[in-house]
Amino acid sequence: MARIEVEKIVKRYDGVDGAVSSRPALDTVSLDIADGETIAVVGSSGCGKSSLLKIVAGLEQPDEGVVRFDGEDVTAVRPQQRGVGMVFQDYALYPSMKGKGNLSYYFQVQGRTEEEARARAKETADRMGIGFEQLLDQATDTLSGGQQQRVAIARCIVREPRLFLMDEPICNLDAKLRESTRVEIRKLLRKFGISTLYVTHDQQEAVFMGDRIAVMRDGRIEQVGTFDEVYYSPANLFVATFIGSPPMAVLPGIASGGRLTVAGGAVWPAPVELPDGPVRLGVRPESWFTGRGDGALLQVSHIERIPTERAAFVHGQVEGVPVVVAAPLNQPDSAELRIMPDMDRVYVFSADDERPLHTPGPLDLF
Ligand SMILES: Nc1ncnc2c1ncn2[C@@H]1O[C@H](COP(=O)(O)OP(=O)(O)OP(=O)(O)O)[C@@H](O)[C@H]1O
Repeated sequence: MARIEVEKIVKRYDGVDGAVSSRPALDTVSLDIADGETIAVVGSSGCGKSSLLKIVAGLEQPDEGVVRFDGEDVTAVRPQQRGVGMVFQDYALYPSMKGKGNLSYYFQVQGRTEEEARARAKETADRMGIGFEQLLDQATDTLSGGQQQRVAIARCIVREPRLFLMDEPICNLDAKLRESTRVEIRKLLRKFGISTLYVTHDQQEAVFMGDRIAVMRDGRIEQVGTFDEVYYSPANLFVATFIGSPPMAVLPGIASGGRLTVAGGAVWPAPVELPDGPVRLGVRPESWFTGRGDGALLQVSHIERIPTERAAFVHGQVEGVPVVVAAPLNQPDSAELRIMPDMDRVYVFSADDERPLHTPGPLDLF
């Protein structure tokens, strides 16, 4: 286990013609992982998640910046010497070997006795929990994707890594298996308490896996925080719309004299004192009231009913802006709906630079 510090990392790759790309893949990225903490790194394709992971692993060298493990500068240390366990989307197990062989191979390569290798594999299997030992007697190419991923994790754990690096470990699994495997991985991470960097493009997975979430865009980290921090106090409009599913609606508006006039002409009280001028009003699906006379007019496109949640999402547009409204499961079908935000739960952003002018802060659930 270790505390990991990534400080002001810059990484540029050579372009197709050999010229160094003008836009760095990582642009002054800093991140701290506390001992035993899981940080989920999330962002769209190409934002630099894998590059960050590879630099922490030592598989890529940064152009600038430092990586430290427990205060020690490891930037120039080779990957094999960093004590890092890596789990990727393609399981990279040795296919002809049984699970057991995959666990003990490392010790054999290191010239340890067969007895020790067997003992360490057994100990890890016990720690992995019920049913795991049976998997080890099967050839890995006969295991399901989820089972192979568990063996891949065990293969890392057996080496007692200081840090886990996971790059989209479950994205190749079908939806049902993804759900159960992510629960399993999360349990294992909590149980072993190994510091982990977990990369995913799926914000719901990031929220589920991470003690904290690092939201990336175009080679930069936009915000690092707990779910409550990134959801209720986002650093900017990008983070606000990236985290949350379905996403927040963003309506252009004008603040004036303590009131907000939004697209379609609805006038609502401003949630706080705002400078007069154009703003953007952010409203999450759960923060709309329906059927209010002073509301904006939602042109409904379709209703998505989710029986397990006893809820529905009404999808539509207000003056061309996509809006999703959480409603009861028995929400009647209609072509239009009057909607009004709970003004205590809205977000207001600067119209110029995405900065938050007001965020609602965490919900008081209890
Ligand atoms: N070896 C490389 N050579 C040149 N460019 C690269 C190389 N690896 C990554 N890049 C570029 O660097 C940027 C960041 O890539 P990276 O793979 O880190 O992003 P990512 O967020 O992990 O994307 P994805 O989710 O699609 O895997 C991209 O523009 C990518 O094309």
